[in-house]
Amino acid sequence: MSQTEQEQTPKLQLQQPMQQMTISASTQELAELLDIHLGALRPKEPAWRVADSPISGRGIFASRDIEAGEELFREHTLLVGPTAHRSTNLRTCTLCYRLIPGTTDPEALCPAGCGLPVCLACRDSPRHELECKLFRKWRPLEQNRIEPRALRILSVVRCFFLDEPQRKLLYAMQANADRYYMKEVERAAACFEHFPREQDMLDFFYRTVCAFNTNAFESRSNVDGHEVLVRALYPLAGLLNHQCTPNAAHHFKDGETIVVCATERISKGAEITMSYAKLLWSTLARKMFLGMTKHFMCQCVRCQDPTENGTYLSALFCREQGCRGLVIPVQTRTLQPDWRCLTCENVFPHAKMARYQDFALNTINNRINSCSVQDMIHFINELCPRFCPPSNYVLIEAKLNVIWRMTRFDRDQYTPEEMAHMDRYREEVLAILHKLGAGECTLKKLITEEIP
Ligand SMILES: C[S@@+](CC[C@H](N)C(=O)[O-])C[C@H]1O[C@@H](n2cnc3c(N)ncnc32)[C@H](O)[C@@H]1O
Repeated sequence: MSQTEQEQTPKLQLQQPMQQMTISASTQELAELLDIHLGALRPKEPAWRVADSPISGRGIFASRDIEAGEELFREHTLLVGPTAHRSTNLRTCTLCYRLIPGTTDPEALCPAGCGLPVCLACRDSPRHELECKLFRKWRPLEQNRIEPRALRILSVVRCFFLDEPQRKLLYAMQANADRYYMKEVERAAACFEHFPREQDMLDFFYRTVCAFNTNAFESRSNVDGHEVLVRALYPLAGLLNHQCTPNAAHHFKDGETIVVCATERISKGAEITMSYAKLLWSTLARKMFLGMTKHFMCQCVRCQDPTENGTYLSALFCREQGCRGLVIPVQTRTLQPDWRCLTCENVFPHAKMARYQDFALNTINNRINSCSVQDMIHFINELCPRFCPPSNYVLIEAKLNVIWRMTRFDRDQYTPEEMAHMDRYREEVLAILHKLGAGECTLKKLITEEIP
């Protein structure tokens, strides 16, 4: 956001800037609301039940033994809307997510003046009529350009159109409070002449933004060849607590359905968990992400093993003269651990190692964003080994990037040697997933192309 935008964003007052918002339903009531929400998708005899969790708050538990790969549930969204990231194409219909024909924003915007992009087929739908009426009442300031800040609040505004049990369900979801989340409401407010400013309305918006930030999934899907990114609340899937090596994983069937499957055998009574972070991130990267976005410090078994099951995803090279040993963090419960070389046993302060890690991350990410697949393979094989151990998570991410690009686009253009490199990267990633005990996880399915 530019400085002028910041200056223009009005400060809205918060009534309750607390740590965690009050949850208005007991665990039993939550379970009943979830049954209503699942409707026809609720299995006759679910393999799971909702109960209080020793990890945190409420969770989902196996009500019988579950086999690896078994589908646990599928669920439609409670609330969904465009992420409106600037990197996405905003000329996407807010209802069907199809790309709207034309090349300019005015061609995509609803002619009634609500400021929402909507396709010809959805313009007269009852759903758009409701949203259109509300947005027009608030008077969008921008008439000729799609305003991402107004578009992003749409998923939150849709909470107005929930029925009573759905609203109760929304209020039964955990919502971590964070003053920063109010910014989203403030930014949206700056886009309208008459954005509501009554306290109860602002609190309602704020709570919903908090519920989104605590529970929402970002789902990328393909609608008629057009890549769409939405953020969506799935109240049942949102109840899954986090473990860094979880026993369940999710994928999306379309922009509005999530499917959750067991990645390993789960015994009756065990808690079903998923990972909120990327499986192949190092412990420190996961800890930072979970702390910043979900407000907790994970204490799972993987987080307590500095070698991460012998995968050495965090490892960097020792910079001591004559030593090229692997250096890994010593302590596991802090974001600023000491690091020790496994060969010369020298100990290094975190600040120094963090600089090395940042250097590797920036160097490799710059290449990912600017290089052809061929150059990337050369970079990974010839240059990276000079400054980054092959097990480091950033290098593993680079190998995954090559796998995605080579399997998704124009396979025919690659030589047998390039294909052999890709196969080797794939084997490396599969070996790491195996060491981590990740089972039949989504990443494994994706790189072995079980999910097209
Ligand atoms: C999507 S919710 C999970 C469901 C939540 N337990 C509930 O009762 O609604 C995410 C929140 O659950 C808590 N949580 C999930 N996994 C956790 C873990 N491994 N350790 C500590 N807290 C966790 C954190 O407060 C996090 O912000």
